Amino acid sequence: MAINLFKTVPKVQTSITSKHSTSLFFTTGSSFSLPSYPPVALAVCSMSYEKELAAAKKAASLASRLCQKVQKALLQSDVQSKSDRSPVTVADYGSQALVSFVLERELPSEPFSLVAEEDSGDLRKESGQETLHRITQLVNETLSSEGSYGASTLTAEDVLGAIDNGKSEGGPTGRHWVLDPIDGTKGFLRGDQYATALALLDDGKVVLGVLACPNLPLQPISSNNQPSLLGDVGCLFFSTVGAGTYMQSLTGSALTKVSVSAIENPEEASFFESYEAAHSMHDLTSSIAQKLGVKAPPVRIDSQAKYGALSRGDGAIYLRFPHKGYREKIWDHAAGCIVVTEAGGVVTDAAGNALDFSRGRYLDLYEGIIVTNQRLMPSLLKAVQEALQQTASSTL
Ligand SMILES: Nc1ncnc2c1ncn2[C@@H]1O[C@H](COP(=O)(O)O)[C@@H](OP(=O)(O)O)[C@H]1O
Ligand SMILES: [Mg+2]
Ligand SMILES: [Mg+2]
Ligand SMILES: [Mg+2]
Repeated sequence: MAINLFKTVPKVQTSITSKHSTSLFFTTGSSFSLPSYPPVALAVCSMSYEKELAAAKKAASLASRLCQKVQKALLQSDVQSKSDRSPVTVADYGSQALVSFVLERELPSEPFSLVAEEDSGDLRKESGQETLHRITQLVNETLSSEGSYGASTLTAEDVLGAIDNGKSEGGPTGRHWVLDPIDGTKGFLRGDQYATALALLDDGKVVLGVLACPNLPLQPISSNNQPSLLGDVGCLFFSTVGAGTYMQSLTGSALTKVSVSAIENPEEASFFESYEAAHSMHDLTSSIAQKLGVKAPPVRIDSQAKYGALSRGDGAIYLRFPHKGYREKIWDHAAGCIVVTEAGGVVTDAAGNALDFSRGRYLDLYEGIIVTNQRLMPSLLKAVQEALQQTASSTL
């Protein structure tokens, strides 16, 4: 039996297409301690990306504030269906517009290139005008609640422009921001996990990542947890290359350096995977886990919150095996990848190759994505290859 993690907000209706989503609350105040992780006084940032990290944290935090507001009051009219039939909400669009606006404002001396999931096509149509109006309102309300942009009021045209900044193709040279304004839109609509995921590529390598996970408990999650005992939610993970991974609450308190699980015995390990069987083959991952000797049931949650949870040692493995024909996008993994690797983990495809974020908007990889610590990776790779061979021979 799989563990399907806890509702953190009331269920919302999803039967009719509509829009809206996420945000982190990043206010100051409430203090609490996190005894499960070693506290540190200050995050050590790679000097060269300090400004970019501050801007990214601010952008993701504001985006999360918008998303939280929307998730709490989700209306049916707030969700639309994209041409690939995946859902998109006013919060996906609003989050993308906000992050784009904040990064440009905070880093005025840098060339701005953004590779992001959403585009403004549907919002420019007659049928999108009401939604566009709602997004513009949400973005302006969120900016004014933050207070540092004075009387900045964006027009609907500004919002469209900010969203369309995300059309960059990325690639192997120069700096490119990579954004998933709401990763796990289906989880967002269900009232479950979602994340705002922002990364920076520098000459094709991920050098910075921020993951805002408004519904992720601050306490560790695992197959054994009782959701009712998990307490406060809202985590912000961030990493810069060579400087480790840190987590703080979305209220800005309790900064801690995190590291992946040190488990070496697969019998003690638990693994994460997508809640949605359409996004990853649960039967294949179950066969991999069995071959490896994992005893615990899978922990199924949406979004890159899985990478965040893994980076602080909740569970030891993340397995993702999309169905044939699906191509992964860079914004679904860039931030999560650096958050886990800077916490001491390893992220590869099913052949053990590192993920290559330098080839544009898509990730080309072999079969699937596997994530674990350095000790477990060799036996995990062996189990993955055995399970894949078995599947291939059974379909001959
Ligand atoms: N058929 C498919 N196979 C694999 N991933 C898919 C998919 N359809 C959508 N996705 C991706 O899975 C992401 C969510 O991952 P997870 O299952 O870990 O929550 C989605 O991100 P968005 O919600 O940003 O669109 C989307 O990019
Ligand atoms: Mg999507
Ligand atoms: Mg996504
Ligand atoms: Mg998304």
